[in-house]
Amino acid sequence: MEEQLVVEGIVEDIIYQNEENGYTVCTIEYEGEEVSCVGMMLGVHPGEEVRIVGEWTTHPIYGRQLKVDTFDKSIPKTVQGIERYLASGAIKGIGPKTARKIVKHFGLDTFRIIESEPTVLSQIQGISEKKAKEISEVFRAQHELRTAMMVLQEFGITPTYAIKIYKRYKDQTVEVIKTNPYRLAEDIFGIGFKKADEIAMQIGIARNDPQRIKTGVLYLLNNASLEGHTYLPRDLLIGRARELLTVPEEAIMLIENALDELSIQRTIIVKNYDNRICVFLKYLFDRELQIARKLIDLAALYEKDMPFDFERELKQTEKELEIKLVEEQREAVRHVLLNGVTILTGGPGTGKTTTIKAILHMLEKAGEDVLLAAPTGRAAKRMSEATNMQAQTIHRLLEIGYLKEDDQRQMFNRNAENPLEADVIVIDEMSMVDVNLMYALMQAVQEGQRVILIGDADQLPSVGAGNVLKDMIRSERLPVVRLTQIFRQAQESAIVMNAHRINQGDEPVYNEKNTDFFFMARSVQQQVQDTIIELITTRIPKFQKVDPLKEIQVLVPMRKGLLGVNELNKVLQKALNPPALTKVEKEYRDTIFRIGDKVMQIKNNYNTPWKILAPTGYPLDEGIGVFNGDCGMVKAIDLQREVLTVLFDDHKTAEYEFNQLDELELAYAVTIHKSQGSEYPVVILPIHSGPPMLLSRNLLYTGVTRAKKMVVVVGLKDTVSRMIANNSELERYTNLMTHLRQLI
Ligand SMILES: Nc1ncnc2c1ncn2[C@@H]1O[C@H](COP(=O)(O)OP(=O)(O)OP(=O)(O)O)[C@@H](O)[C@H]1O
Repeated sequence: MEEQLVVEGIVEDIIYQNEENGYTVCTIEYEGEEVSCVGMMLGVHPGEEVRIVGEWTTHPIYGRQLKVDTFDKSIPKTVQGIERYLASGAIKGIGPKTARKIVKHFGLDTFRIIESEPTVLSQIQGISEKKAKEISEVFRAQHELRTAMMVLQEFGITPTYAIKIYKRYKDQTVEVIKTNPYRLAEDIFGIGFKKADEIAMQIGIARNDPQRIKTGVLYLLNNASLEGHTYLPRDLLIGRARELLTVPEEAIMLIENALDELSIQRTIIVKNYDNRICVFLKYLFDRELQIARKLIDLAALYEKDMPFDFERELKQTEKELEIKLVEEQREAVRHVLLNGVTILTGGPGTGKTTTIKAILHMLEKAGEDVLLAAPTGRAAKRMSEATNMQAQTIHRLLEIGYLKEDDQRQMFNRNAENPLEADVIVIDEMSMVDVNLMYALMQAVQEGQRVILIGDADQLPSVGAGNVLKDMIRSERLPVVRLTQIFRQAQESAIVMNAHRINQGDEPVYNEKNTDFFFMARSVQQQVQDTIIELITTRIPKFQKVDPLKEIQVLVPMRKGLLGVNELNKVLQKALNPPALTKVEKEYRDTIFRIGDKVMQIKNNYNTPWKILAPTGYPLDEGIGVFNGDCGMVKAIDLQREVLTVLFDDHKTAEYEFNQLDELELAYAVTIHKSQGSEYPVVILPIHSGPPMLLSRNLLYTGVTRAKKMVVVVGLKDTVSRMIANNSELERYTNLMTHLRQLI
């Protein structure tokens, strides 16, 4: 990389500008030469003086270019510059001819006249008073943009974020930044409390400013929700707030006051349950409460009788499906048919799918309309395959609507006013459903509809806030049917048997003849890495005839270290998709995205448009929304348009602007957390060392149960044993169970 340099010049020509993200290719006049500049330069116009900080790069076709890191600009100061600026089309309604007339008339005073005396401007022939006003408004808007970008850059905000911020607040930008920069942390994805706090400190907001303390507390509660909690115990929250806000012990009152104020404003709810003072964000408190209420109503107000002679219908169904249900499965079927809500739970191979198939068969015969859904696309696909019926994601079921930029609130077209139309709603993989999704689902169902919730409560809980499935089961207030028998076919699978062993606290059995569960002892981390690469590139594909990219998945307990997701992705990328002349690359932060890379979407983006294209390129289907956990492959990278295209596993194609690449990650290795709800033919699990708290039984259990054909554990047996022994899940502070118990 060459050294950073500063270039000052006058913009000559705009060759390309993407109005959405500000990506610009332009030429400037610099020391008598014409220089091409490329980068984020929202709102530059010919004639403006720019000061660019950047570096020289060489483009294979266009030659030497100045890559812009930051820039600032001032409006032109010479008569020629002013005329060039106006003539460039920067202001709608002024073309080269009018520009000449205006500048001839007002000279260096032109901009002042346009901005503050539009009536004078209308003296020019051909400019009506109305038009003069319009011109003035456009000019002022541009002035605002310019000022906003300058102010943002002054506070060390990179152009990419500056554009996001400007697009969010428009003409309010400077005011927001200067009065309450903490709003950035709430409103802009990628800006946290710490960055906002830095800006606040620069502006001179005091450390003990009540607004600062309140925002800090809300930020912590928000962050806690990202860790899965729906509340924090008051003492824990105060401790975290002191640390974040560097409030000394004796000033703890400041935090207590902030809690009181937020509570009076009803932004937070403070409750005392069993001598624990719990602090909730109000919306999360309400959502858990509403879920509890609806579940209880669905269960209590269901009045339909068994639609047919149960024994006769069941016999008939068994005949038609060629199965014989065991007693606990028959009980499960009977229970579902008699109740408004049923939670059906059990480990792998305990016959959940078989039972649900029998239920669906009987319900269909009774003429009931059924809707099937699961939290992820992959889980929905598996459900479709298993039942031969259409299943969709819960988001799609609830008809997710269009959201404004950066607005993270979920808005569903199916809701209390427009509920789902069906007699029965079946949701699979309930362990992954968080409070927000469950709330949305519960809004869209009504009393009288039958709800069947299926899941394995021993899987890791949802990534988002809440512990919905476990809380529902533990409350002992809702009808739960547990399947426990492991069937013969399933017993032949060492994956299934070992999963159950792990779940009960026993050691897995490794490497028996014809097994599908292997252990490879490697004591040094580097050896683990090398072994994984050898397994994935040669040994497993040869042995199992699987596609290394699509059918083998490395699942990792942690993000950091030699065996963390980040590092493993780098080495696996090198092994599976090395650089080549034909493969375009884009470096973003410390990741290189290359054509052919396996990637994963890591946040829900309800607005990203997608298309499903026929091989001819003709669009077969289109929609919006790509979701956390969706996997695919980089299909194209367009360096000129600054766009990367991903083809997802479910055949959707979506485009990412380069400044949106923080939503994507390489996915040769993914965390076990992110793999929930997915299944892969072959799973490789590096289990070596790490913080004991993270290495837990249900993490190992979830990892193992993702595999269909083969599991290979590489690393230390001791660590595997320690994980199995560590049954103390990280505590999740959630309240659905308490609500359920208090309501009945
Ligand atoms: N009543 C039964 N009699 C004989 N075999 C059964 C019965 N019920 C289920 N099985 C068999 O047991 C195996 C596991 O069943 P199923 O796929 O329904 O379980 P599951 O709980 O859905 O498993 P997973 O969670 O792993 O998908 C299957 O091969 C299935 O055919």
